Amino acid sequence: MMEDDHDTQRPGAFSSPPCFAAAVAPDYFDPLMVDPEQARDVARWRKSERQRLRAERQALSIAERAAASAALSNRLRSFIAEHLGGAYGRCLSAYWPIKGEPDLRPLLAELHRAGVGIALPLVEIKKAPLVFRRWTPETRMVRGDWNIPVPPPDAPKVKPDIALAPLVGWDGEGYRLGYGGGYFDRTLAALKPRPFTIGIGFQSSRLSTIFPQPHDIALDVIVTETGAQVIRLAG
Ligand SMILES: Nc1nc2c(c(=O)[nH]1)N(C=O)[C@@H](CNc1ccc(C(=O)N[C@@H](CCC(=O)O)C(=O)O)cc1)CN2
Ligand SMILES: Nc1ncnc2c1ncn2[C@@H]1O[C@H](COP(=O)(O)OP(=O)(O)OP(=O)(O)O)[C@@H](O)[C@H]1O
Repeated sequence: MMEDDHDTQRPGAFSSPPCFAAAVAPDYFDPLMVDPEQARDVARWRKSERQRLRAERQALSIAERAAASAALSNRLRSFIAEHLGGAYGRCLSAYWPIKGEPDLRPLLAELHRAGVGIALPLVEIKKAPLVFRRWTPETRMVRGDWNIPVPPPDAPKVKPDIALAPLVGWDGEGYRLGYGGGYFDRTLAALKPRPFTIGIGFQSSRLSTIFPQPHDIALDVIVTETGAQVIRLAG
């Protein structure tokens, strides 16, 4: 009756179901596989670049940051007017500035008055895609994950047609370095249809490459205080 137990004692027998690793063709190549050692090197490099770029950004004076934010807002206003028809009647997701990010809030209020729907991102579930909730200049903000001010839970959930992505770093291919949570990539991978994505950052945070990994999604355009670049417009 307990014969199977005895069988597992035999050399070469399995005490649990065998895996099928040996059944995979030895010449099978998975294009999404990365060399784990290389992935670790890239993660380590990104961590130190994030620190360097964030320290550089914090070192800007209040006046320098305000001037760059105002110039960036002008560039973004022009880009939206020229390439996105002003975005009237559409939903644009933005961000509430933290840690020295460019402050676009006056422009967001202006776009809202002009008839653009404005939304802000929230981390409602860790390691999941971001959620977006409607914002107006009257919205009373509450503290969200990471202490980021967010719209309250009764603000309607929306799906952005256009998404602003704050950049810690960026490269000439339109790839983005954020704070390292992977939230934006997860969000863009989940949103169908994918919104038109605009990276927002300072010109000085440009890197020659961020060593894009399979999960990294390139943005459609990068707007800095010196203008729009890496533009990828559909059609
Ligand atoms: N102003 C602003 N709001 C934003 C974003 C942003 O970049 N800027 N985000 C854009 O996506 C989302 C928040 N992103 C977050 C990214 C990382 C972590 C975080 O916990 N980071 C850990 C390190 C994680 C790691 O290294 O694995 C930490 O710094 O302790 C939290 C929120 C939504 N709101
Ligand atoms: N689509 C995805 N699905 C699951 N995990 C993901 C996805 N995208 C990214 N990640 C995870 O998030 C981790 C951090 O990614 P990455 O270094 O690109 O962060 P980031 O873009 O700088 O962060 P953030 O978008 O939050 O500002 C990756 O190592 C990966 O494991």
